[in-house]
Amino acid sequence: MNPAPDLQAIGWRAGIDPRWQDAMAAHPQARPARVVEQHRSGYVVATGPGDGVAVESLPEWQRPVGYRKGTVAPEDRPAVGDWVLVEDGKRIVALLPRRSAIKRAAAGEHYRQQLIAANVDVAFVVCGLDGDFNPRRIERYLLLVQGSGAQPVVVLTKADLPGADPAAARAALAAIGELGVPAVAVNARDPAAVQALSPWLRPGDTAVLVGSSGAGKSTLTNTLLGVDRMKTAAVREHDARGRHTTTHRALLPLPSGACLIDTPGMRELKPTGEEEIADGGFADIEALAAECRFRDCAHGREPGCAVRAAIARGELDEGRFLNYLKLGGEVAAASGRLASRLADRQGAKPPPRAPSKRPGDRTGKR
Ligand SMILES: Nc1nc2c(ncn2[C@@H]2O[C@H](COP(=O)(O)OP(=O)(O)OP(=O)(O)O)[C@@H](O)[C@H]2O)c(=O)[nH]1
Ligand SMILES: [Zn+2]
Repeated sequence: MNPAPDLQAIGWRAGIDPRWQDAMAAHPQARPARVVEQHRSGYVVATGPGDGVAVESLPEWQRPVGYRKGTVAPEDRPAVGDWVLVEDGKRIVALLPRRSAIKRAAAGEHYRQQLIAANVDVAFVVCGLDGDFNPRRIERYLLLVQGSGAQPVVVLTKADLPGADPAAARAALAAIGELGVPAVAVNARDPAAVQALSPWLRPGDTAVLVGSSGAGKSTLTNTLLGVDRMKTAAVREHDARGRHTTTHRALLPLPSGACLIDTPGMRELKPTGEEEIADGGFADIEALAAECRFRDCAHGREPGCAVRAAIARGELDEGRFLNYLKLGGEVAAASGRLASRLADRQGAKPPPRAPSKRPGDRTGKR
C-alpha cells in the first residue's frame, strides 16, 4: 500500500504491520485513520494534518468499564494515537494492533489501567534544571516508559536559567547516559531545541512529552511547532453529538514531518504492575543485588550486602536506591491488583498470593 502523504503527516509509517493486512482484508471498504481525540461520547479521527471528524465507535467501547465478563478493558479501547479502520468516513470498524502503548494506573479504588497514548515512537521525559529538578521523578517516568515500546529520551529544560546548576546537570546527564538513555539539555524557548531533538523527530515519527507540571512541555510544544500553540491548538470541531465545541487538539503535526501527541495524562504516571523494575532503568542495582551474600537480601542490615557496600563506597546514590525500593514496591502492589483483576475477569477467585515483582526477585524477569 502506498500511503497518502496526508497519512504520513500524522504518523503513518512506511512498511505496514503484517498484522494489519488481515484486519484490512476483513474490512475491504474501510480506510485507515488515526485517533486524534478521545471523548466520553466517542472519538475524533483524522486522515491527514487537517481537521478531524467525529466517528461512531463499536458499541462495546461505549459501555461503561466494569468487571463483568465481556466488557472491554480501558486499555483495549482506542486511545489517542491508535490507528483504526473507518467505514464510510463515519464508523470505526476495527482497532489495528499497536506497536507501543503508554499506560498508567488510573487513580481510584479499583484497579484500572489508563492508556495515555498509542503507537508512540519516542517519549521525551521532560524535567527542568531549575529548583524542580528531580532525578527520582525521571527514574519513575523512565520505568513507565521503558516497557511501553516507545524509546525514552530525557530532555532537561531550563538549561539557560542562571539557577541551573551545570555540574548537577552534567552529573544527571552522565547518570542517565549510563542507563543507555539519551539525554539532552535545552532551553525549551529557544528554536535551537528543535535541532537538539531532531534525531527523534523524523518524518513519520510520533512523539509524546511526559513530565510534571511546569517542566516545560507546553513551551517545548510551541517551540517544536514553531508557532504559538494557543493560536493553533484551539480548533472548532464537531463532537459526537454534532455540536460545535472548542477542543484541544491532541495530535499535532510538526514542521519536521513528525507528530506530537499532547494529552493531559502525561503529568503523573503511576505503575500499572506490568513494569519490569530490572529493565526499567535499575539494571545497575539489580546487578549489585546479585552479588549479595543472601539470595533474598533486603539490603538492610544483612551481612555481605553488595548494595549497601556500593552505597558506602559512594558508587551508588542512596536516593536512587531508596527510589528503586519505593518504585519496586509500587510495581509489586499494582501487579497484585492486576492479577486479581485478571482473575475476576475470568470469573475465578483471585490467587491467594499475587505474583511478586519485588526488587531482587528475578522470577518474573523476561
Ligand atoms: N528560561 C526558560 N524557561 C522555561 C523553559 N522551559 C519552560 N520554561 C518556563 O517554565 C514555565 C512552565 O513551562 P510550561 O511549558 O508551561 O510547563 P508544562 O510542562 O507545559 O506545564 P503543565 O502545562 O502544567 O504540565 C513557563 O513560564 C515557561 O516559560 C526553558 O527551557 N527556559
Ligand atoms: Zn543486599
